[in-house]
Amino acid sequence: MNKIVFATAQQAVEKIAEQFKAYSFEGRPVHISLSGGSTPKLLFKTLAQPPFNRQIEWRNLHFWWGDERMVPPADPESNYGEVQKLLFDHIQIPAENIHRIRGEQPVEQELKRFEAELNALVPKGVFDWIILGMGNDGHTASLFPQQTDFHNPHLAVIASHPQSGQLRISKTAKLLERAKRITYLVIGAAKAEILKQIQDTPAELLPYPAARIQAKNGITEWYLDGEAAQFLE
Ligand SMILES: O=C1O[C@H](COP(=O)(O)O)[C@@H](O)[C@H](O)[C@H]1O
Repeated sequence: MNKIVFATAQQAVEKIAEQFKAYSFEGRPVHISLSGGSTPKLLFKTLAQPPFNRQIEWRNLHFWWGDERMVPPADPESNYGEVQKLLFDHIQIPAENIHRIRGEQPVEQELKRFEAELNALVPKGVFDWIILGMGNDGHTASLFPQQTDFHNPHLAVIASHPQSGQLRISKTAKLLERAKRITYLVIGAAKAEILKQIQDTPAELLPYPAARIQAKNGITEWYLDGEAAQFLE
């Protein structure tokens, strides 16, 4: 496991924020995929404040999501809605740089539209950077244990949350794995046990999409805080 352990979650997200800044000065459109759920909220708050809000060249960064819940942006469950509230409402970023999955639309129709947008704008489907989270059950994006087809050749897929049945759209494992760089940001003691399993067991023997999805031609790294990493060597 290629991991970096930070003393605090704040230090982990500041490292990511520094890298947003570096990418934003590459003088080209940089395609970044964000994760949803609770973990990245601290990152979005940090990016929205000085010094990052003013130092980053936002016009060069294009934002996408690994997955979205099929709810309107104002719904507290919306992955895009959280970033809008915590980050986009506080910075100057062109609207055309925000490539959200439209959770308020009919799911089949939105899947096709999202795939078409990916095809049109992301060269060869290769993202510069994909930031992922990991759920307590080892899911990542909306790719859940026991229901993920790791060989699905499409760019995106309709998923259903195993407990609630909530519909979602997720990037597929194949699309995620094309990225130049994947960073799993995992924070907190609730994820510590599963991280230990991921460290100790070959990925193909585990049911967890977060263990198995890795950049095929790029870097995969794990940014952890001390609590998440407490059982790791
Ligand atoms: O449902 C989701 O869960 C994962 C992990 O979320 P967290 O709340 O444990 O941080 C997240 O990465 C994914 O984007 C989200 O839709």
